[in-house]
Amino acid sequence: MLTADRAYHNRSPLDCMRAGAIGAAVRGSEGKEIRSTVQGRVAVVTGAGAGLGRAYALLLAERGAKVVVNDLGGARDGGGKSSQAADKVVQEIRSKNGTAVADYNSVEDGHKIVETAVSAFGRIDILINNAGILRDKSFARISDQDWDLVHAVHLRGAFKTTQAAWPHFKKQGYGRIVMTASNSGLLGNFGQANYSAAKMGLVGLSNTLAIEGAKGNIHCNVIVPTAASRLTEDILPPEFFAELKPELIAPVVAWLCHEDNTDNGAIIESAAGWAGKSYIVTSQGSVLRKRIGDAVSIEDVRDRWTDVTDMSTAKYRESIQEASGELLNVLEAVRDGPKEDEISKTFQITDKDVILYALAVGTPISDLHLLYESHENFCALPAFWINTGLVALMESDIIVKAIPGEDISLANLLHGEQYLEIFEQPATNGPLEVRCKVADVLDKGSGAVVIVDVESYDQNGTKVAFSQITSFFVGAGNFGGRRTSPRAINAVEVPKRKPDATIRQMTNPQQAAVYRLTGDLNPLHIDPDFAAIGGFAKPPLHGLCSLGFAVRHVLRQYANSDPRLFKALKVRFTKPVFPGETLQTDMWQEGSRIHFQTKCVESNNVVIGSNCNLVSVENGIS
Ligand SMILES: CCCCCCC[C@@H](O)CC(=O)SCCNC(=O)CCNC(=O)[C@H](O)C(C)(C)COP(=O)(O)OP(=O)(O)OC[C@H]1O[C@@H](n2cnc3c(N)ncnc32)[C@H](O)[C@@H]1OP(=O)(O)O
Repeated sequence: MLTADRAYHNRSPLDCMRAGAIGAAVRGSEGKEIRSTVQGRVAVVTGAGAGLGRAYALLLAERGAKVVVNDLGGARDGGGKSSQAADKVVQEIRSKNGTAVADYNSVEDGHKIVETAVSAFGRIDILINNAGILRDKSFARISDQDWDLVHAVHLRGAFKTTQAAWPHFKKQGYGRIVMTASNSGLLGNFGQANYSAAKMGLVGLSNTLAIEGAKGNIHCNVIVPTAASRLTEDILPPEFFAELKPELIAPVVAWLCHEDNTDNGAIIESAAGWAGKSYIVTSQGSVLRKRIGDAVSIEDVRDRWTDVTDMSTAKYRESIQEASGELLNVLEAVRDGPKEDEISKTFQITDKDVILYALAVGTPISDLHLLYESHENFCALPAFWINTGLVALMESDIIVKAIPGEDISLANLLHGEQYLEIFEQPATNGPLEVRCKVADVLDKGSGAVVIVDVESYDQNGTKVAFSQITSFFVGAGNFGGRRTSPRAINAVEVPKRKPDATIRQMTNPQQAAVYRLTGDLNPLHIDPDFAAIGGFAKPPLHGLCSLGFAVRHVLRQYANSDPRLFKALKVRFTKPVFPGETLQTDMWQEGSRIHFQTKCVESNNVVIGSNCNLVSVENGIS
């Protein structure tokens, strides 16, 4: 059975189209009304004479809050003063039977604003720091005054009001603060250097207040609004401007002020009836030196710059302690010195990778659970989980370094053997860390064999899979090394009797061209000249591609094509397969172990010799 929308349960089609973005269209009346939203709470809204502040004040009052409508009544650039703006909003609130008082103080005199709340209503519960001015000028033209004034209102103003409200919040064990930042701060904006800096300052202020207030039930969050307001009217195009109603943002801010909202230290962006969360992420980065005593040269930085700036596995750190902890791990690693035979890499697995792999190993459309991310049984084919380790190895030089002697050509690198064991089904979406370590190097005469153990960990640090990748370097043997290894996991012979079952499937001539898109970009499989250096008349198919076909055949025959019944396998790639050739998988069942052997029909060569363990579970192996 298919679920209509597995991954994006309860979200609108538009949300689903935003796949991956953290956010949601804000739905007006769909949800049950929150009865106690802010009833009886005392809220101070600065800059509430117009625009966003006014919308916040009106909504909070409508939901039963007692509101201090603060507005200095100044112009957009901070000049002038008037009581009219605040008075008008207070009248509006009162005309709807709401409770409000006006306050005309500058936010720089924050204590006076808070005093207004306390003397009118006896307390303060909510503080929305919304007041702001603009003094836009390109950086070269910004005067000290332009800088100081913008900072005084936005950053110092928020500091002063919050400083005055803080003791009240602490005493009563409750407080909700909203800081107003801007995409000008998060992303920068031409002509707004002063404003951008102040807005980012508010993010920093909120981050720390969230930490310091947490124990006392004081939450501080940031709203990043894009609204039609005095500040934006001549900046945004008119048709866009019309859709940026402050009323569409007010509920988001009201929810941030609500006692049921547990967010603290969040940055919430909102505009045009949409809201989303922003945060700062950091790349996995790269250690720039080998040992603890080493200096770091500019060349070290240059050589590792790709890894330093690779954001594909970037992550959010919850706290400064987490960031420091990671630093300690780095120091630990550097102290232990380099491990020339070890690497680790984190991949960001997506449903798309899983589906592409399934397609690249000939999965028919009838196996929808391998091809459709919204299928209730959607999962990856077992051999998919080998791919990450193989790609990590292909990108590193640990295998080449492990072989004695120079002149190792990658054209002579063949996938020799493969072991895989899955402990827990890894998630099809999310980070997967692979840790690869050279286990042994063998001298097979005609070639050198490098055995690499690969452990895969999910985002919780759980070891979900183990694989052993054995590569065969043709012509790199005879270096006087050992021939066998206690570390090698060996395949067993298939039974002598006739196979219990057989499945045939033709690969197509583009098979390698498609398969390489799953990650193994080895030119051996696509470039005839490169393949010729390795002694091939044409590019051979990836070993893992043939294996993907074979494992699917076994699952189809014995496990209703359910990869979750798979436990482990060991194979040897005995002969190459070429795209377009037909694979025939012969299978023998012995309890929950299925032996299989795959032949190339055209050449009659055994191309994969192996055994495969399937876990026997209820309704499992037939
Ligand atoms: C960096 C990431 C790592 C992984 C990278 C993979 C990247 C991919 O892009 C590459 C690929 O997918 S290549 C395609 C898939 N692989 C193949 O087609 C290889 C097929 N196998 C062969 O051609 C031969 O077995 C051949 C050529 C391998 C060996 O044949 P011979 O030289 O004739 O060897 P033989 O005389 O039969 O045996 C000599 C000793 O070697 C052992 N041996 C044989 N085949 C082996 C194999 N496939 N793997 C491991 N060991 C193997 C034999 O057992 C023998 O040793 P001993 O005498 O000790 O038993």
